[in-house]
Amino acid sequence: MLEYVSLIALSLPAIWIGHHVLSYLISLYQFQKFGASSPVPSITVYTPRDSFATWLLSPWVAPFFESLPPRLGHWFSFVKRDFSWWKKEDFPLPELGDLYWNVGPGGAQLWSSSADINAQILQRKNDFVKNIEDYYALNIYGVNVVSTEGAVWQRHRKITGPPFNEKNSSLVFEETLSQAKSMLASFTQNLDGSEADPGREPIVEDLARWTMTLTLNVISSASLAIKAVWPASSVASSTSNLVNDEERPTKPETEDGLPFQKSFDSVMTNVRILVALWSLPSLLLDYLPIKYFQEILKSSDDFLGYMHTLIGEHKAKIDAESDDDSAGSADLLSSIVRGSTGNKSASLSEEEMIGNIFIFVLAGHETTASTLQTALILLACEPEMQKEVRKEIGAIWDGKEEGEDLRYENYPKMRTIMALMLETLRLYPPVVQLPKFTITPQTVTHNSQTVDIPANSRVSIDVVSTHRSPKYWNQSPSQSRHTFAPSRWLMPSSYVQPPDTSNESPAHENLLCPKKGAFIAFSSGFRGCLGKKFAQVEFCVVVATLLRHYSVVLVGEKGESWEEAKRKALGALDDRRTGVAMRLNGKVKVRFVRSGK
Ligand code: HEM
Repeated sequence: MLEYVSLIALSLPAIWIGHHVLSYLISLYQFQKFGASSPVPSITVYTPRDSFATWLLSPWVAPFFESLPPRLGHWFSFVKRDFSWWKKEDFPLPELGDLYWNVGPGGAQLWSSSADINAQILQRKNDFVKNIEDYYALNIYGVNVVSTEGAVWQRHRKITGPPFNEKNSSLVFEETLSQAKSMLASFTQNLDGSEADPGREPIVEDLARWTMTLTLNVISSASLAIKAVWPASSVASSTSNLVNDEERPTKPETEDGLPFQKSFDSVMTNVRILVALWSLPSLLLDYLPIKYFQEILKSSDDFLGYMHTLIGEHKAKIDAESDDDSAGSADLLSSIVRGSTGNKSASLSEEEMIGNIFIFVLAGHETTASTLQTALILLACEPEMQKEVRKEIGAIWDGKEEGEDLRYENYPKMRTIMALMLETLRLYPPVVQLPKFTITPQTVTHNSQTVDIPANSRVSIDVVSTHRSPKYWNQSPSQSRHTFAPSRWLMPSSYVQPPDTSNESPAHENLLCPKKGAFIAFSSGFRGCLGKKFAQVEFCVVVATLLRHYSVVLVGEKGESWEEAKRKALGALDDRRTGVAMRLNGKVKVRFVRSGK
């Protein structure tokens, strides 16, 4: 009897392993065969599709595989995290072309860097959907416009889309102006608050931290009508001179909680930890022994409490609005609350409102901050380009009366700054992949051939390779696809938008309109970025404010030549990894130096 029991005990693991090995091999064979039968090329990979372990460990494991002979280890370059970024110079376009299958155990994944295919995928919203399971973690505070599909998404988009209007853009302009002025002051003042002598301005060691602070503060006021105070009067010491907690805005207040701004900052800074904690069973969370995690959870509870209070206040204000006030305040939450009064089945619940505000902040602040940081470093590396930007800013100010400040009406004049933003986004997109999914079998047409896509396939748009494709971006030898050339976007006044192209900033005249699907930093079509103009206005105001009287310059190590400092800065720009958005791993030190010094 005992012998039988031990035999069964020994054979169970063997059966389990055998079953998995067999399923792996069958699936690998099936999808390899599928890849070979498709009219587009394929690459075989050997890790299971959607493997979290591969995603997590690949940055460390990849060097081992990539050191093996090409036929043995090359495939790993196609599964490592942010792979298209790492091989952006010449891969995978020359090897596989602009449409190919990545096949392996667990499924097939179609990768596109063809503008035509991208445009087809982005227009056919019912055929190429979001795989909702991938977005579950974003529902911490409530389902939202990013994490939903179909009719639910339509309801969310109908209410969350209209608040991003001209009135909100004007509010973004004003709020950014105020934040950017404080930011500049902190970049150019001594510790005692006096203006630094020209050429002796403090070193900005951590530009990312400050651009993140700015975008978080702007989104706090433009989406919630809560004004945040700039936290440092001088970056000469980023810690000693922070505004203390009593001076920080605390409205709305709740008993014994963190001030709003602190809980808001904590939630956004620790969002990845929160997402991980949120997936644990709630019983475990209640008894989590580590104080650090408990504090993060506490600030999350406080944030939620404030949001409910805020929505209550907004509702009361809107109820009290007369018909004449119907335009009301321009912050996003006011518009969402206003859009949710009336027909219950077409409106958002309080939980969904909070879910959407959270997602606006999440989707909007790191993407914009990383773009600003990258553009400022690029300008520091390219003084001639900086001169062009400053010329434009000077021309805007030349047309102003004494005492007049920048106004939203000046935004269309910021054409060179917009070209700078679009070119930065082309070469350094914060979102490197647009993932879609097929629920039923689909087809796309590529080079006059029909490509069958089975149900349950992942279909991914490779933003990096599309933005560097020689088909769309080799305009001239000085504007080759890998060259940072904002001038490629500045077209003559005779320019007419060609058919089948997209206008990336209708507020600015005569900007290049790329072929549809060739520039997708903000995605496009039905699920295109809701905050595109929000981010564009914000970017322009920050650059116009920082560079009016100052130039941004690189700060090298002692004895280092400028060329060496530039080479290092460009190297640092290349070294990035996906957080919420793609961001730099390291730091580049800069300084804002008074003009002419
Ligand atoms: C430079 C800054 C930004 C970039 C590059 C960017 C990029 C993108 C991209 C690529 C998508 C599509 C993602 C996908 O389909 O997987 C997207 C969607 C979205 N973005 Fe942005 N974004 C930026 C700023 C913002 C801002 C400031 C906000 C809000 C204040 C925002 C809110 C959203 C929302 C709500 C969606 C989802 C739309 C939907 O699914 O219907 N974004 N963004």
